[in-house]
Amino acid sequence: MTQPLLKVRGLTKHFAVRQGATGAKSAVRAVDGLDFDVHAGETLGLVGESGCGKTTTGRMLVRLLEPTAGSIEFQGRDITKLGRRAMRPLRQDLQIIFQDPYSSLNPRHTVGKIVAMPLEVNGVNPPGGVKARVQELLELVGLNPEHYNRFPHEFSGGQRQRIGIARALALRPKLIVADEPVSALDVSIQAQVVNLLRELQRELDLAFVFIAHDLAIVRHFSRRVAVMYLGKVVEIGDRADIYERPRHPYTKALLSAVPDVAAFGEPRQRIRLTGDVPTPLNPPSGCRFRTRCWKAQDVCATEEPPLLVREGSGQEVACHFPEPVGVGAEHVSEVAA
Ligand SMILES: Nc1ncnc2c1ncn2[C@@H]1O[C@H](COP(=O)(O)OP(=O)(O)OP(=O)(O)O)[C@@H](O)[C@H]1O
Repeated sequence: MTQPLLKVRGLTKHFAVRQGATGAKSAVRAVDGLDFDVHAGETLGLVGESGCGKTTTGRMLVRLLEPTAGSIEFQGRDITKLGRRAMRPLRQDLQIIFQDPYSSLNPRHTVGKIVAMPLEVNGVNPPGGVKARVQELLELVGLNPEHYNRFPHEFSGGQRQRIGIARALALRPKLIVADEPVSALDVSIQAQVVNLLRELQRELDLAFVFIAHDLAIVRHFSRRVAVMYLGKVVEIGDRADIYERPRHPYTKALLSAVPDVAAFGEPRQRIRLTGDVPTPLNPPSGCRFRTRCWKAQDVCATEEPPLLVREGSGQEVACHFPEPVGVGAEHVSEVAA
């Protein structure tokens, strides 16, 4: 296997907060020790419920947030602690697309200025000039190149997200972190934007970390998938393993809630998780999912399960009692009942 483009080890982010009337210091353990690789040209999908740490992870990868611990290597170079100046050349290779195409574009700037901004900030002078490069980028993302003088409000939501994508592509990056890039868009537009990302990926050999809570969209776009729960990866592997042979009870529960992506078990039954997601201020001991897991036993409270490949399937799973391969969702819900 070639060297990964991105190598993440033990990545952690704790936010310091003050609580209650006394203002006692404590820490939100938003991301708590992630390990994963992304290879050139591939997509890793990051999925999980709201608050599990996806956005925090994405922002650390492009160094918009400082990690509390762990390391991020990009093309074999440790970039975890690079200062602003040292990061500058790397900004060309590492870009981010934000969720909200309304707030992420400056309403007072023309589209031309918005898309040209990364070129200007990084002092890049494209051979044919900035305007020609901007027009080329607009065309690449399916927008009219003659519209470079228009303002964001003159575009629809889907078109604005295309502007955000053109801006992210301006410096010919190798990796794009796409943080919920379509969830603010109409369902009818979502497929168009995802298809655009796929075409661009093929054309430009881009790698993506694709963050989404929508499992159907992640399946469509990602070769590999990591499932997060309360700041941890609970299962990671190839798309087919995750979607067709899920081993972690949490993955199974998530998939069972999306009938059209659950390829296992007939008839499909929804696994209803009881209880709320615990707070990352005080996560459960041992396995963090145990408070909502129908299989939990004493060991789950005392020992944190390592993320390991288990016999029978290719993905890594962090569970003391992984689901056997080939057991459908209906069996699981019987156990849960
Ligand atoms: N600046 C901050 N200070 C304190 N806590 C924070 C901060 N940013 C995020 N958090 C907390 O960290 C946890 C992870 O948040 P994050 O936004 O990364 O989750 P997410 O999976 O992206 O959720 P969503 O899909 O809702 O965006 C949440 O409990 C959140 O409240």
